[in-house]
Amino acid sequence: MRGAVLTPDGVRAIDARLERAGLLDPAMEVAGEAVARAVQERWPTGRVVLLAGGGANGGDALVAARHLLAAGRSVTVLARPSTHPLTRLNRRRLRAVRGEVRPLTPASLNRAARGATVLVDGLLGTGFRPPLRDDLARVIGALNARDRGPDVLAIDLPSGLDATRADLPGEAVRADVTVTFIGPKPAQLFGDAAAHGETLIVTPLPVPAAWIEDVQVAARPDDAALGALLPVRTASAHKGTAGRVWIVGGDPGTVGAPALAGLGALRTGAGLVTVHSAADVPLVTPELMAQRHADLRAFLTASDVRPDAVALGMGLGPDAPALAREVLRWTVPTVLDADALQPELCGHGHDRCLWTPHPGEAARVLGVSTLEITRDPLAAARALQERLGGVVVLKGGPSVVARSGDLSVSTGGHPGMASAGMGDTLGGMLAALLAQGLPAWDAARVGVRLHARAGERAARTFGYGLGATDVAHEIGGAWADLRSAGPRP
Ligand SMILES: NC(=O)C1=CN([C@@H]2O[C@H](COP(=O)(O)OP(=O)(O)OC[C@H]3O[C@@H](n4cnc5c(N)ncnc54)[C@H](OP(=O)(O)O)[C@@H]3O)[C@@H](O)[C@H]2O)[C@@H](O)CC1
Ligand SMILES: Nc1ncnc2c1ncn2[C@@H]1O[C@H](COP(=O)(O)OP(=O)(O)O)[C@@H](O)[C@H]1O
Repeated sequence: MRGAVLTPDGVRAIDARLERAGLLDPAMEVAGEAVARAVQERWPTGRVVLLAGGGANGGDALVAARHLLAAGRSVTVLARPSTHPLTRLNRRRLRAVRGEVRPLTPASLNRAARGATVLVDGLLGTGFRPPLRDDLARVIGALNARDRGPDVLAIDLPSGLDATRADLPGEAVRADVTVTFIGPKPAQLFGDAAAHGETLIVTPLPVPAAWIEDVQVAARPDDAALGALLPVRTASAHKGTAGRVWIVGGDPGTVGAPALAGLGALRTGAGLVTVHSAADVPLVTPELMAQRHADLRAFLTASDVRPDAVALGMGLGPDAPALAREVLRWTVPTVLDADALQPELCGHGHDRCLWTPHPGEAARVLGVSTLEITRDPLAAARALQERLGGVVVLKGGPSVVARSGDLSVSTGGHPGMASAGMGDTLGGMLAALLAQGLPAWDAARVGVRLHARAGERAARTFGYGLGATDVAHEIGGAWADLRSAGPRP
């Protein structure tokens, strides 16, 4: 997947500029042609049924039908009435090449679908506003009711999804493939909505890049751009210059968490990693240094040694906010995770803080339900950053990175990563990148992708039984993957 993340408002703003430039018609032509191409590539034989709604999404379907007819394909077009001028124009163009257009009803859909190879859903795109009207809900219900019917290709967005939301507003088309334009919409990245379109093809339209940058809600940097951010170690480096990381975490019962963070930091290139804990941390990784403190807070208060970066909160227990306040006074680059993600720390951070909540922790910080976080992760990440300052990573599949006025989405990873300790490892990795001199924004974006890439690699061996240590052992390979995607340092 490539491209910026767009909302319907962004699409409308681009459409308005295209319209003023007289370029909306060519853009619809490119969009429809891309749909026809996707049909030809994936379903090269058999009859194609195209469903056209009244808006521009329907216009794209009519253009696609014309291109498929020209390629010699057998097509059936079922359409709803339209007042959209370009859609009406493309209906006339289709008729001019002998393309027949019949009215769309649940009954006509059922008849047409019999024996067809693929159904193209051009009913509703980014112009849809829930709730879905009953007449269309019946059509979408009929489309979804097929047990062993034709595959479904959705144009831009499966009909019935609200492009801005990760949850389902009601009945929505379940698509096998979606051809979306310019960039994915939030509904195609997150939650149940994203699961409604299995394969996503992002198709560029002839639109100036600056127009897209003006309206994108979030960026999605590719591996080449992220790989270029990775730190480079000089030949004369020694462990004291490669980044000294402190992990402050662990309480009786949760001592694995800081050990995993330490492993993540080591594998991400930190030269010296020390775990400071109130409990005995198992030295599963002998390269780690572990210091147990009878009074951890007194140690942190009295210490005049400063590491290059700190990761604090993993399994740390109820004292985490008080301990975090001590460390935040040092103003060294600090990752705040797990037990340190508390509302009482709002206002105590600084610009070099990197906060890493999962949706449950995010809900706790913002005082809302987890559902409110997962329904709109982009808005949630923005709200968390405003509350906490610095840089926020809202973790998930995908994760969102936020700094003041800026959002970045990191896709990839593997569902097997939904297992305990995965976030602890990430926290250590981020601290290692901070300790090697990366600004928090860069450390977050490249660190999250590195972690996801390591998860993808580990999944090849371990599938869904992924453990956090399996992922940590793939960090080196993931590093090489990202590095080779970008320009040579
Ligand atoms: N720049 C780009 O990316 C480009 C994008 N392009 C394409 O444009 C698409 C956006 O087109 P759009 O703005 O015309 O809206 P669209 O999705 O067709 O929906 C409007 C239709 O939905 C209907 N409708 C609405 N709410 C409803 C409800 N609750 N329940 C039922 N019906 C409801 C509404 O009906 P009405 O209310 O008018 O009766 C109207 O018929 C975009 O997704 C992409 O495919 C390309 O062509 C070119 C460049
Ligand atoms: N389905 C998924 N796809 C991709 N990444 C995932 C998925 N589920 C979890 N992850 C990643 O795994 C990590 C889980 O973090 P977290 O919930 O804090 O784990 P823990 O608290 O057990 O350490 C996050 O970085 C998240 O992005």
